[in-house]
Amino acid sequence: MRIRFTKMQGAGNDFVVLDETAGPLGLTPGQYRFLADRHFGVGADQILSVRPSPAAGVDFQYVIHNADGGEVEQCGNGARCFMRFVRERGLTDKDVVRVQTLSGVIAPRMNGDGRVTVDMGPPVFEPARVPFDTAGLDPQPDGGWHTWHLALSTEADEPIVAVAVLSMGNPHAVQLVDDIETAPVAEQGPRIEHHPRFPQRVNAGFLQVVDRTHVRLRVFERGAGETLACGTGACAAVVAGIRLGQLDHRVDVETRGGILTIEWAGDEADPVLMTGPAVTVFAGEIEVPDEL
Ligand SMILES: N[C@H](CCC[C@H](N)C(=O)O)C(=O)O
Repeated sequence: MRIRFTKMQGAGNDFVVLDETAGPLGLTPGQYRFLADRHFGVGADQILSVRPSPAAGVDFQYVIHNADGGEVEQCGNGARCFMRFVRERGLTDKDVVRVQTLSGVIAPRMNGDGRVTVDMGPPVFEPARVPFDTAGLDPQPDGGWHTWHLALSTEADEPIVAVAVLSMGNPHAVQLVDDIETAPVAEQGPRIEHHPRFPQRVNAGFLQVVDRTHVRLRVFERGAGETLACGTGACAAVVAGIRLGQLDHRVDVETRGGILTIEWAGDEADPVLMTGPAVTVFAGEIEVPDEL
């Protein structure tokens, strides 16, 4: 099957974007993995599908697959690229669109300076909705909220990591570190991602607080590994930092791929707003093997 695609990136988190407004391509998980493959395919952290509105009051549907081929609920950097994509292809002339995702409706807005602001909706803290299995585990008070102490294995000398756990539509476990450059992302990331207390796996964030309005962040993403930036991860990290009493309500998040600005007023029902870049890199065509 020969398909057209657009390669995009948001703070270095990169995507293959597919225009499926004329109908779904019907790709398999293996074909998504092929498109994401950096040697045999196009190469991307996620594959984003743009589909027609599923309901009144919503402009588009947004379907997200990780590089491992699995469909997921939400992608923040992808949402900004989604907005640039539908504007550049003339699929809409609106400055704000409402987009249905697996985890609900989000509202990206194209700003005059070319950056995109996305209303990502409110965070979710209830463990069962993350989902996070807290059986036999007690929350550990921390700065007016709490963290959970996760044993990374049954070995006695294995580290216990204190994580803040929440969902931005997708699951996140955020730990505070002194310096992201020396944080054990490669070593602990996969173990946290696959920890048995996260039945849907989890995105593992490593957050360094520089001051109350500036943080540095690395994320080992579920289904993709460490990425240069994670939009929902930045949202989750700032919300966690605010709840732990360490951050103000508007924070610049320095990622390896660029700066994201996150705002959250602080009540559970308040939406999280994420602002950042969205760049079209190139468009192309590729022959996708049928048998994958
Ligand atoms: N790896 C994530 C999906 C992509 C999120 C990230 N690329 C973002 O910008 O939010 C997950 O499995 O939940």
